[in-house]
Amino acid sequence: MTGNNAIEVKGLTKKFGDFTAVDNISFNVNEREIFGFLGPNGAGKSTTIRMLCTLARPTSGDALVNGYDLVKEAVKVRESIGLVSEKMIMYEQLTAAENLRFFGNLYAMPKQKIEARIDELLKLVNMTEWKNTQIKKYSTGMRQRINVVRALLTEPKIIFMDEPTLGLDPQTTLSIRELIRDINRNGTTVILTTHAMVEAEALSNRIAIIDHGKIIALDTPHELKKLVKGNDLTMFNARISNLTPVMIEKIKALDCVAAIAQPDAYDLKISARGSDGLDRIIDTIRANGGNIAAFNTTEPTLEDVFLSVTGKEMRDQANEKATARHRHGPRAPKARVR
Ligand SMILES: Nc1ncnc2c1ncn2[C@@H]1O[C@H](COP(=O)(O)OP(=O)(O)OP(=O)(O)O)[C@@H](O)[C@H]1O
Repeated sequence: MTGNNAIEVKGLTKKFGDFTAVDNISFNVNEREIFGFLGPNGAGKSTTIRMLCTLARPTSGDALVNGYDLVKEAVKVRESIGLVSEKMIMYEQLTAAENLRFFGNLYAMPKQKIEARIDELLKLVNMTEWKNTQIKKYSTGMRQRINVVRALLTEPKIIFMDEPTLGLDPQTTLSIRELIRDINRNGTTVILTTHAMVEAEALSNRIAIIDHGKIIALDTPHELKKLVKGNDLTMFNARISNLTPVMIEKIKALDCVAAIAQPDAYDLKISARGSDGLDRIIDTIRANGGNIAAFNTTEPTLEDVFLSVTGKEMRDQANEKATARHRHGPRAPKARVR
């Protein structure tokens, strides 16, 4: 390995007993890029990030982070990175400044540096006037912004973010995404895990799609989508005002149909092979009494890419997970052992 990249990973593997959570993955992250890890629940994203942050020891494989060996120079790795984990680490009774000061002291930063950095970071997230307000009085979005900038205190060259918008409302999600872009524009390399395809696509220069502990595709969003096109698949959106489960079954049964998803009550997303796919699908809908309100071809999404490379959908598993998190409150910490 050369050490010219922000991160270089070679054959990284993590086993828990007989179970392989991360399976011999290799990839590089360029300096100053936003690198997304996209995959369903349990794919191995968090375990990968935890290894790269030295929170979990690899079973085998090597990695250089900021040029430091993950295992032999773990302290140096730790000093050169920031981590925004799923767990919110903030003291409710303390103000933003007091929280940040506390962490600055933990990192043994010089006092003056801490104060300057607190002002800079609060400015970055437009929260200067909240500096001396207790965290317990903050909205969820404000807490998350402070949680994110906490990881930037030491001016790390790389910041890891594990599902940074999980459980946040849409408006807060957008503001955190904008913050991630700002952080990156300021020169920080960002490694991000998400199960939200829209998020991966909106933010990442490159995306590694991970499933069952393996990287199954890695490229820019644009190039990843070509994987679907290369498979002779055409994507259709169909809006059927009287859509029934029977119609869906009939369409699914067509041999030209590679995949079908129902994003809501009246809409279908269908990917089909061959030049007569469109005609056959329309004929089938009509033959089953369907009223077609709209029908158009679409560009493939990352969901389609996932479907194309794994043969299964990612969305259902991802939704299940988001719902479960909401039920148990946002950002519930996961029990983990090293
Ligand atoms: N400490 C652990 N002990 C045993 N198994 C674990 C441990 N940590 C993770 N796993 C298992 O490893 C697999 C990968 O988990 P990981 O958390 O990395 O996935 P993920 O892609 O981040 O998904 P999620 O967002 O749900 O955490 C899962 O099957 C998980 O149950």
